[in-house]
Amino acid sequence: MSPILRFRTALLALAAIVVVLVAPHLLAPYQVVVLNNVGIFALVTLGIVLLTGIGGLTSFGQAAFVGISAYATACLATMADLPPWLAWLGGSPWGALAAGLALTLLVAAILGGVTLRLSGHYLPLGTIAWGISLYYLFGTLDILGGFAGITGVPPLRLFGIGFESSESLFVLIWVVVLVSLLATLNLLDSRAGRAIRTLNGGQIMAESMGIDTFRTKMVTFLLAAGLAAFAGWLYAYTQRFVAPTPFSLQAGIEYMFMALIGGAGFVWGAIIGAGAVVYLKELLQDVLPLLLGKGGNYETMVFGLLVIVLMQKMPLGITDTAARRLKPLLHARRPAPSGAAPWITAAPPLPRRPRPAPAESILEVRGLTRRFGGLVANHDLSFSVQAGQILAVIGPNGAGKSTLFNQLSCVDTPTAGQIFFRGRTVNGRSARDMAAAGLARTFQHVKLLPTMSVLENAAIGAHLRGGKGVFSSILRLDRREEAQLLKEAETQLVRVGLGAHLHAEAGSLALGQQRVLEIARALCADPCLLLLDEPAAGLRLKEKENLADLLSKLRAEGIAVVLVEHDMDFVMGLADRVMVMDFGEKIAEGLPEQVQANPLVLEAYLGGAE
Ligand SMILES: Nc1ncnc2c1ncn2[C@@H]1O[C@H](COP(=O)(O)OP(=O)(O)OP(=O)(O)O)[C@@H](O)[C@H]1O
Repeated sequence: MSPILRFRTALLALAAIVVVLVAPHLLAPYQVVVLNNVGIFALVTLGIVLLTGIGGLTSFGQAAFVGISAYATACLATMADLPPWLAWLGGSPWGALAAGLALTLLVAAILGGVTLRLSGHYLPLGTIAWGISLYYLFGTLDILGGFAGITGVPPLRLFGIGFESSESLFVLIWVVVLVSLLATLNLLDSRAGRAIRTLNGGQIMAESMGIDTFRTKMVTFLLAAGLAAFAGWLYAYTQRFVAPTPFSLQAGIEYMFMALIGGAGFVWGAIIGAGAVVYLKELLQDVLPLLLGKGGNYETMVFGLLVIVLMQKMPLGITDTAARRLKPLLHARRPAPSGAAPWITAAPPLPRRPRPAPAESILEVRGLTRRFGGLVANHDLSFSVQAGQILAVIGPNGAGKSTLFNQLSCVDTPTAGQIFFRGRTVNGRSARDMAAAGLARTFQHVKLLPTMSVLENAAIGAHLRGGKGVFSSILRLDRREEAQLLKEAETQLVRVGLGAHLHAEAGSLALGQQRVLEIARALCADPCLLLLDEPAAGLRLKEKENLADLLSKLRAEGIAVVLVEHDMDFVMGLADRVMVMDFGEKIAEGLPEQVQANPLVLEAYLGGAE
């Protein structure tokens, strides 16, 4: 981080501390109570932003996690006759926090282990199911006081300071919120954070970049549960009373509303969403009885309608709308930097894997067959590729080229046949193993994270060249490695001709450029085999020439390239050998000029010899 940026961050942190210390003394007591609730809700919502908005995993069960921690805190704080093995925790707020966190994380690990394997709508349905179960468990267990709950939680005391008043709780709650926000921002701006964000870009892409998607989902889920546990601990000491209702499915849905209204993809959206929902409800509760002349639950109905209108007008939330409105103003004042930041460019390069020996066999395929029911997508394919060689695979639509790529990268498993990568069979290996072994690929249908910068998208490719995890990222102990990963991304982006777009959103690039970005991302993995699916599609003539130059250079470096391409001029001028497929079978293979003259190829691929 540059000294100016460091100074600005320190100044911002100082300002935040002053606001947190001064605000409760300037605000009306009632407002302090409301803001305490906003802070606690914002903590839970921050977990949902991380889990749902950023990781793409929908959960309605966060309220139940708040409940587990709140009940653990209330039990330990109020029970006089704790069993001996728990007695040492009794009465200690730190003990209650540790117990609440541990219990919540344990339950989350068990529930996550089951539900995170579910995909599509089964995941939210799974979270609804355990949300309901835990709610009734809270209400049913006598030890938890049934639906009447647990009363008489004593005031919180930490470091000899009493947190009895709303004003003192305000300081504690908002310090926890701000620290959690900072930790989340740090996390997202790192290798581990990029891995979390790839969960939203499709499992196949993430696994092909070497990211362990199940582990990443689990870590995200536990982080969200941990934030809920902190909220539960604060809740128990703020309310001094715990009952099941605030931890019901309805509360879980409300937390989701907070995230959506604030902007589920934005960390600050957690505070904005929690604040918007709490104040909207307050307003409706005050105004509706005056307007209608009678009380009732009208505010719930009107609130529901307002949420629908808000979602219609601001589908990505208030923060997104505000950011888009403010962006042109901010850009006018401070144009985006053209290159990478100095702390990135100054980083030493990442170590590279040893290059394959010239003419080393990189890929050998023997009798590869893939059936989908009765359809044979690949039939008895055999071919090989050596280091420093470009093999083009061509064939009409539906010939089985993408299916072949999926077998080669272990995204899919062959029905029969064998694939050897650098002399070792790939049987039983995963896409992640192949990425670690040096296979990198692009996709026929571009798989990028459109709202993430071009630089960060490329850096995903270097995932396996780093090793820093969640805690290093949160504590900013990963900066040296992060600079190296981003420098690699910058180097490869400059190499493919995207050096002027480092800070642009990937989704704002033309489709052809997005394909080139995928190549830069693949190169960040330092591969010895590149699988490129239609790399020249959408490129202009000059861009195609540049791409051909780049691939020639990679060949000269000893990288093996297999590319699927429909542009015959591009293929014939570049490839060392061409393999032609039709209806899943190899119908020809040879030098470009041999293949071009093959009558079978003209018949099948070009529509018949004249
Ligand atoms: N998961 C699947 N289940 C069933 N059939 C599939 C599956 N994947 C591919 N196919 C079928 O296998 C055949 C080969 O498809 P594939 O996508 O590999 O062809 P392709 O040569 O890449 O075509 P294109 O150039 O249009 O992408 C097609 O008939 C396709 O419908």
